Amino acid sequence: MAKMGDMWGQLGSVMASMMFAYAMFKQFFPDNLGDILEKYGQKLVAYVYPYIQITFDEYDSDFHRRSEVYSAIQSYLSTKSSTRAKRLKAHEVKGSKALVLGMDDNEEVTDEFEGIKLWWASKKSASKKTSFSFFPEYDDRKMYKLTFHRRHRDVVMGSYLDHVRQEGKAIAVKNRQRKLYINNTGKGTKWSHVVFEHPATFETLAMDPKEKQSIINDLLKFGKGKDYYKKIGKAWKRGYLLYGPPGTGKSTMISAISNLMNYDVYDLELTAVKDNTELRKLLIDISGKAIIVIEDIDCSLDLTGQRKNKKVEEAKDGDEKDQILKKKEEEENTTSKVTLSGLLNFIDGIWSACGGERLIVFTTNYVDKLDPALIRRGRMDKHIKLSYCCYEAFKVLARNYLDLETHELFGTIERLLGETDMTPADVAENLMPKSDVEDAESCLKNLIEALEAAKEAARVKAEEEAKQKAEEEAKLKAEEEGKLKAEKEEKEKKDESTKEEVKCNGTLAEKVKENGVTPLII
Ligand SMILES: Nc1ncnc2c1ncn2[C@@H]1O[C@H](COP(=O)(O)OP(=O)(O)OP(=O)(O)O)[C@@H](O)[C@H]1O
Ligand SMILES: [Mg+2]
Repeated sequence: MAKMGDMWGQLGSVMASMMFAYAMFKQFFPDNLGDILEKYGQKLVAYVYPYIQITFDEYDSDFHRRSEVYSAIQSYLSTKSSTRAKRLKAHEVKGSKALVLGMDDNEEVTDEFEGIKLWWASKKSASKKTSFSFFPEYDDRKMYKLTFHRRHRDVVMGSYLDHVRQEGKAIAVKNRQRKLYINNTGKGTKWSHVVFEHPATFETLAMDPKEKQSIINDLLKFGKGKDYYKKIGKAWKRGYLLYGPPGTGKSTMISAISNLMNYDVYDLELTAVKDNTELRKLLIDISGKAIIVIEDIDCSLDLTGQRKNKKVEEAKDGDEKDQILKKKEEEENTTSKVTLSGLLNFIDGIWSACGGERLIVFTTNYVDKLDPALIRRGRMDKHIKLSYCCYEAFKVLARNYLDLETHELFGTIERLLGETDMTPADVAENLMPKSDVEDAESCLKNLIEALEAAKEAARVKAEEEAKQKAEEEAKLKAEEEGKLKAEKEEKEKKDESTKEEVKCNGTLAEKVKENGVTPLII
């Protein structure tokens, strides 16, 4: 094909020379000979050369930046060339975790799409520098050339080029280094980032296997859901609420999601966001293929504003009111003014649809504390409870930490896990060998000891609680009885004094009868 291309290139040069000669000596030829030559020349070339060529330059000369299409083709061809091209070139691409292999200059690879054959060639031409320029395209022009038969024009224009672009982008995303973004107070509305390399995966995550698989399926379906979300008219995003006691794997699951989906993580610290406007600005800066995380959502958002106002209204005394208002003002100057409605807009508002393919994850230890509006389905689509370590979860940890699939002590551990609550974090800690001499069995024994201690501690705590409850009940009963007794005594006293009064009134009446005078009562 390369040779064939050269041959046709030479024919083109001959045609161009003929046109040039004609331009020079045009006064010696009939007037319309130029048009005739051009018309028939093109027809001849088209007749004998049935191929179409498209060139993709490395730099967009209009925008003076690397062309996105060129980068996508480079990634697309990296997979083809590494298996098909003979001369390869390795180069480092910014943000990519590995070296990218591409075909060397003037190398060619063949591609097939829907049964048609296409040829890609990488070209480099050093053009003469006529003026000073910062942009490399003027000195060293690199490009990809795509050649295909003209009868495939519709397929190439209709779907092949789009396929190359999409595939290329997907390959680049797969190879890129993922990042963890954080927003900090000093930076105002800006995100700063570090490379994200957390080893947690769903494989190492200890939880009920059925539930784990259902989460994986849900995520994979979401990742492939672009057309589906478009069809149902919903922004391509999904909310996950992870809740459960500390150390049950909420943060670990976020890393596992990022590793599964190849998404960047945006760890949003709400308390560092000044107000709703700043929150919106941060949202706009979030790219697609991202997980937006708000950890401990119950602590992040200060929804106590209404309560504070209530306190002000309730305060009777003027000084007290002033003090509360002053404290409130001080707090407002230092803390975030993001409101619940601001946050709801962040998740659901019109701006939240910009970018697409985003997961929003909230974590909390206290799901009951959250405003129902914040976590209703449709907003937080999937609620995942991460709980104490069950036997299935333990087996995952034993495999991860001790390379054990089974052991005679597993039975005891299963029984103990059924009887007492221990977080996966604590189980994991006990399974971790503390020295080089500690083997798997002694780690399991450590866990059994810890489980028995936890069971005993839970029993003592339950006993203490029961004792305390009984004491409180007895106290309440005694108070109740005391109250009843006091009431009874009060009543008896009252009855006594009524009797006295009646007696006294009777004596007076007798006296009036006797003397015929009305006594003076003081
Ligand atoms: N389900 C789990 N599977 C595997 N490891 C776990 C799991 N849960 C906890 N761990 C281990 O315990 C450590 C702490 O877990 P993690 O930070 O994920 O807990 P958390 O639920 O986010 O806690 P918190 O509510 O305090 O933020 C992790 O580094 C991990 O090693
Ligand atoms: Mg956590």
